[in-house]
Amino acid sequence: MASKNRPVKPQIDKNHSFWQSWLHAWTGLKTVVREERNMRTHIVLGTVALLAGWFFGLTVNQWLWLSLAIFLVMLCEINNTIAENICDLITGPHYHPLAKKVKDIAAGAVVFAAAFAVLVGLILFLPKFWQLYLTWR
Ligand SMILES: Nc1ncnc2c1ncn2[C@@H]1O[C@H](COP(=O)(O)OP(=O)(O)OP(=O)(O)O)[C@@H](O)[C@H]1O
Repeated sequence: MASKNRPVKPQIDKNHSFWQSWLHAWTGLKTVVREERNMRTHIVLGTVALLAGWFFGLTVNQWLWLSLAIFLVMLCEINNTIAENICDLITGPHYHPLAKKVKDIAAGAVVFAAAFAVLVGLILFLPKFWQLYLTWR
């Protein structure tokens, strides 16, 4: 019988099943949410956008654009976190111009995706809010 106190051997070989791969991927996603404040902000803003989409009754096409915008921002934030961690792994607490370059570019990708999301949000929701304003006026 396995002892509860037996130390778990850290895994460095390949995953042995689809379930194990999925579990590690899920752990990775939870790590990004736990450690990155910006990711939590994206989740809150994404949820607000989804609620607005539900309120205004978006069409299927509009839902696809909104989902694409939200997922792109989150994907870039995940990549940004990967870049930060790899840089930190290599440089430790030391300054390196290449680490700065990599981190700044990865952060730039997030800003780029966020600008796309704002554009999509404006195109989708500005006319809806305008319509709402006209009916309530
Ligand atoms: N080792 C390093 N060498 C050079 N510059 C660095 C280094 N570490 C961080 N920087 C600079 O500091 C900034 C912040 O780095 P940090 O790793 O703390 O990212 P962060 O605050 O989590 O960023 P973000 O807001 O994009 O998630 C980087 O964009 C980079 O300009």
